[in-house]
Amino acid sequence: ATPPHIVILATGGTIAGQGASSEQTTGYKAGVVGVDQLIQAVPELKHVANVSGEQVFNMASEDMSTSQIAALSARVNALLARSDVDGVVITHGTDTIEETAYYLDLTVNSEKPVVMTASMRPSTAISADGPMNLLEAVRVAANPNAGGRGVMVVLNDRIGAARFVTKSNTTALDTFKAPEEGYMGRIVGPDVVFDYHPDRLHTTHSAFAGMTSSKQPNVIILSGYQDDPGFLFDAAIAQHVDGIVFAGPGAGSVSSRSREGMQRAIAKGITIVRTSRTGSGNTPTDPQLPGVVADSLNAPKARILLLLALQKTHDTHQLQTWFHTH
Ligand SMILES: NC(=O)CC[C@H](N)C(=O)O
Repeated sequence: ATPPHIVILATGGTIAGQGASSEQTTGYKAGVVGVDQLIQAVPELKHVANVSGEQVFNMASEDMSTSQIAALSARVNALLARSDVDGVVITHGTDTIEETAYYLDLTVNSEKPVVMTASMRPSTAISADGPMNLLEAVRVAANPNAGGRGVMVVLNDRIGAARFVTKSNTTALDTFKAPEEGYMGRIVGPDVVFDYHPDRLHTTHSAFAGMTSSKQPNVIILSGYQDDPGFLFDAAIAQHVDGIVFAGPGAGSVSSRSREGMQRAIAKGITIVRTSRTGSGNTPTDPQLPGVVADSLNAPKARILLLLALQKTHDTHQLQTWFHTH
């Protein structure tokens, strides 16, 4: 059989990072090394798939914009629509990979595998994790059972679901975790082992599959804490934002000052989504609090869903349904 054709889309991050010495694992420059060099560093890829590379961006992911991830989504959809492409692997910075991964999970209109990967150590470091992560990501994308599982995030021998996985540690290699849901599978030597499918609407079943957006809504994130000031809501109103994701303490509680701020924002037609700053668990609805709840999405992922959803509706019932199903 002919090996699967996997396209590697490179966007930057530490996997393409360069330090001054092999010992430098912080303060290096992300998004330097080009896609051809990334592929050349892993000759083993040839044993797994027929790979081709494309440089989409070469940047640190904290600078990634919504228009850039929308363009990435359009590129992935165009590639996967081709009969000669079997899957896509995307290299990305770890800092916001969970946001891009979830955006793609919601907008890719294909059952073919989309696997994102990254690294925690720059390409120049001792025991750089990028080459193995790239090989394992391609192993997953080339696996015949990898389709229809939504966008996957592969690092450190684990396969995480875009919907659930989050960066949990600033510097550790095993930083990607899903505290409640765990991993959907793992890589054991040459073998890709899948355990389950995420039970959330994604890719071809998502309400946003194939969505192309010319104008992105402006959705910001505010956080709750002791003495949080209500004036941040007024700043958001003055900037004409479309939506505010509020990461409250505990189960998404809201101080009296922020509650009043929320009411002022809602009166101006701004959509409020409440989530929790705790890092895991659902944010329950509360008849005494305004806004839609984010289900178990963290604030950055809730922002991604909200900016897609607001392009279709401002109806809070519909928005709430999407937050509970995607
Ligand atoms: N480990 C990383 O990839 C972080 C590098 C950089 N801050 C980024 O997200 O692109």
